[in-house]
Amino acid sequence: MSEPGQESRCILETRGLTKDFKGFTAVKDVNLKVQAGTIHALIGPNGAGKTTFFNLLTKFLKPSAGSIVYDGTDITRRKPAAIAQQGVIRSFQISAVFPHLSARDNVRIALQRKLGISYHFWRPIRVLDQLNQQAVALLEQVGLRNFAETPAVEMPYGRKRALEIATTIALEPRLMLLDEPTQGMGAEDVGAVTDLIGRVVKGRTIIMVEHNLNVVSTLADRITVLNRGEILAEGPYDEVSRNPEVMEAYMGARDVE
Ligand SMILES: Nc1ncnc2c1ncn2[C@@H]1O[C@H](COP(=O)(O)OP(=O)(O)OP(=O)(O)O)[C@@H](O)[C@H]1O
Repeated sequence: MSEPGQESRCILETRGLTKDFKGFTAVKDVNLKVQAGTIHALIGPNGAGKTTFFNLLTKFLKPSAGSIVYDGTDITRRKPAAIAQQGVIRSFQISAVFPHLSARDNVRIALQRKLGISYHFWRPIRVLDQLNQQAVALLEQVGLRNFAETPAVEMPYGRKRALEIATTIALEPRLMLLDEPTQGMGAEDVGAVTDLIGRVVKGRTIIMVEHNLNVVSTLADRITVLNRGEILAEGPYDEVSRNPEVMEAYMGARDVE
């Protein structure tokens, strides 16, 4: 959550963002502003357009109309790799974790990627030592100190998610896009991952798609509700959750928790 007195600066803005799929409009004229240092959640019933909107932000999809402005620059026509280089990092669903490498090696690779030294294997050993120390410190931050040597594939599901958070943070994102961080989890993992996100992302800017409304109410500073590709409501959780139009849109939606 944002700290009191933190600057209120728009880091990401979409203007009239629209995506048509062969005549079907999945995202329609979306004007969204995300303030730096806040957690902004995107919610909405099935098929509301949340994933499509996310894919537009990360450039997996090209918009049919509209623009995306990141940190004052129009990035609408930039390639996904260029966006990542500017610090827009997506986590979850498209996992950045290598299953057969240990947790520590996974984090180390992310740190190396950040430093841009992936191919500089001739670097002195002390650089690698330094990376190892940083990797262990990051693992500690996400509660995985005891899993440092465990291959990702052998880790329980909730721990794997924690590792994904560590590899994302290793890239020092300026804007983190979290794609359903608690999807497929049991209640105890949901609580742990929610706590973890709240702790480690403090002060960072997050846009999060999340179905679990408890998670959203705990973490998000601001919520945008999408319905049929359009913004239906926006505001803090208490306000949005009492909005009759939002309640109506959610009625009968089977996956609302
Ligand atoms: N590649 C595509 N071609 C055609 N239609 C698509 C495509 N991708 C998404 N859609 C449609 O666009 C609409 C929005 O889908 P999207 O996956 O963005 O919604 P969502 O809010 O993420 O839904 P969910 O909560 O179920 O994941 C849906 O009706 C979907 O069928």
